[in-house]
Amino acid sequence: MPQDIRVKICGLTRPSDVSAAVDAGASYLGFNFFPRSPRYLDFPDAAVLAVDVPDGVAKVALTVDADDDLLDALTGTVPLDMLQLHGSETPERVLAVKSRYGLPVIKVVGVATKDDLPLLDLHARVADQLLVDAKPPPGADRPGGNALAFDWNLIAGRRWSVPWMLAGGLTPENVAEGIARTGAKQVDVASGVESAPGVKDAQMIADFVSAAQA
Ligand SMILES: O=C(O)c1ccccc1N[C@@H]1O[C@H](COP(=O)(O)O)[C@@H](O)[C@H]1O
Repeated sequence: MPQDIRVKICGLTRPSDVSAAVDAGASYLGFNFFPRSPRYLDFPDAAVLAVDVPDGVAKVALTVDADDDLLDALTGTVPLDMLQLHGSETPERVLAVKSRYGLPVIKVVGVATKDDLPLLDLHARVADQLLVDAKPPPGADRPGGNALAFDWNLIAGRRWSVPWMLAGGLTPENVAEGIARTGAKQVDVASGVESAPGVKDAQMIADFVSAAQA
């Protein structure tokens, strides 16, 4: 029987990506506003993509240490349901963003060792959701989207008071194991459903969602 696992497909750049993710059964679609990402979208292009998203599928904007000017322009141009903060935003900044924009916030925490776990507990007090990703390797050009998994044993059996997503190096081949090992009820993927950096593959998206929910 299919499991009730919610999937976020992140870094969509074309209308065909939106259709593929929606048709596959994704619950969240991520639009990436980090300029150094191969998945970067400008605001007008994102606004065009967002209008094709049906009700019930959440449109999530991924930003990295964005200031109010950027978030003002983003939220004024693109219809959004959630903000994903993927930088070094503090709990105070998370609260300020929630209050200024009135949108639920997903706060990302990068994990490499057990020393990274207390930050998850801290953000669980303020964020609406957590996203547990691999910490980027030293010298990485971006804080996520690196197709890198972390040691899932670090969070096996851990629970937080808010919903959370597992991310980092997930693929159609390993997502079921990631869910089984961590107990995640939600998963997030960017690179693992692409044929080249920034180019989503409809079959891989369908395979990923099926494998997550199998
Ligand atoms: O995808 C990116 O390019 C990116 C850039 C900057 C911050 C976050 C980014 N992606 C997020 O990271 C997760 C994991 O990526 P991957 O599946 O390991 O490639 C992705 O789902 C996005 O939420």
